[in-house]
Amino acid sequence: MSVELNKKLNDSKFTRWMALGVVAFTMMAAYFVNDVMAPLKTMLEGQLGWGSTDFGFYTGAYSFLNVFFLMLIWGGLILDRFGIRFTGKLAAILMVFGTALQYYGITELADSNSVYFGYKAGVFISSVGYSIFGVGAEVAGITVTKLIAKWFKGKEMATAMGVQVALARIGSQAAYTLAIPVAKSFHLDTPVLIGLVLLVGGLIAFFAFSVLDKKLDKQIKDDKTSVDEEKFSIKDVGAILSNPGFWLIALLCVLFYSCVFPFQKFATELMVSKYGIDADFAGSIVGLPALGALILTPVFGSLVDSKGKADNIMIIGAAMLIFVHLTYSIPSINGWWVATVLMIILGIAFSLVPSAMWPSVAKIFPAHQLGTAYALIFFIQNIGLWGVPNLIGWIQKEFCISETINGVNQYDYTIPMLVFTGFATLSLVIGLLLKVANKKYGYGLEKANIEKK
Ligand SMILES: C[C@H](NC(=O)[C@@H](N)CCCCN)C(=O)O
Repeated sequence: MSVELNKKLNDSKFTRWMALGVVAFTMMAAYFVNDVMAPLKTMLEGQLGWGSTDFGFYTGAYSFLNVFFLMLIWGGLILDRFGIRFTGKLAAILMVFGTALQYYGITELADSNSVYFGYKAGVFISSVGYSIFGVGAEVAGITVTKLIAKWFKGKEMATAMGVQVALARIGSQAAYTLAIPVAKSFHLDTPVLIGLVLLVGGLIAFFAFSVLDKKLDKQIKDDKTSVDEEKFSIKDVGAILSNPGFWLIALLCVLFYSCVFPFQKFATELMVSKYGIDADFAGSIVGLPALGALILTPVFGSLVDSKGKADNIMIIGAAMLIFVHLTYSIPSINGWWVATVLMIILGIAFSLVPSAMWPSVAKIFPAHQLGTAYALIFFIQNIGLWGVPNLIGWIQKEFCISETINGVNQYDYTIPMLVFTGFATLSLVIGLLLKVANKKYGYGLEKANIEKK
């Protein structure tokens, strides 16, 4: 009887998964907007005169405010201080505002001749918008990760994180698949407009989730058996930073993701220029990892929940990435099917590492430090998401222009792919060190998540 009385919203399987579905929609819209401009790189160069450095600057802008104005750190502190609902709403509003500004940059300012800080007005304002969007998207990301840790504690936590990431990847896949055909059928800016509409839907979805979350908080408060969660204090930042597990996860995260997200942003062009894949179809190939992750991330997540072995899974994922990027770098291997198979392998790696890495953070840190821990890890990851596209854009401009057709540069991707291979190799080394640290400090990364009844 008392068990029934203490039943909370998240004890019902249906309700906790429904709550996850609602916030997952917000993240799906965020991932759509995040990736929707990437397949348009060549069209942006042809129609708006955006060169590779402009594109690299714009792509890196996603992380600019997060890195240089420490927005992610503030976001994490706000999350641990003011909670999931406030932070999530704030993040969703920032995403809508940033995307609206980005849209303005590629519509109203498309033909402007003004130059700000050495960049065309359209490039600069779109980048400012994308930067604001990036703050919202990253803060939404840590908020959702923390809310899953809260709603799924002692339950299917890694599966839930996997499902959320998988659903978000539908947004990425849709962006990569639809951007070029939609831009060709309508207008170059239409894909961004679609993203803006989706984000407004995502904002409404987060408000709906907040109603459920408020109810859950009340139940937790009323439940005499639930243990009061320790409040976050600024001293926790020191505790997080002095934990070797934090640095290893953060380094693995920045290195691994630096060879996935920034690579994908340039990959549509790689598919067309090196592998001769039709431009209308190239985005769908680049979206394959997202599609694969849709199925595989929850599968690997439930494996981590039931069997553990997160440490080994991260190592295998990193090793696969070395193979993929090294093969992409070899000039004589240029069959379209090789490019496709490699993208599928990248998709498997891209499912293995996140499904093991994100739940591992929840094992290393207590609940009240989680928001800040995720924020600090995302912060370090964002240094890569800012620096790597800028680096690749610069390398392309300086060393990789192979020819110019109708004023549009063609790029050779050998050096950029070797750079990505280097990052992947370092991520493997860090994965191995994490395994050693796991043994030494007893994080329990090899253990299953689901509590045995
Ligand atoms: C959960 C994880 N998210 C991130 O790493 C974000 N910091 C960056 C998201 C960028 C999306 N293109 C993930 O997506 O695996």
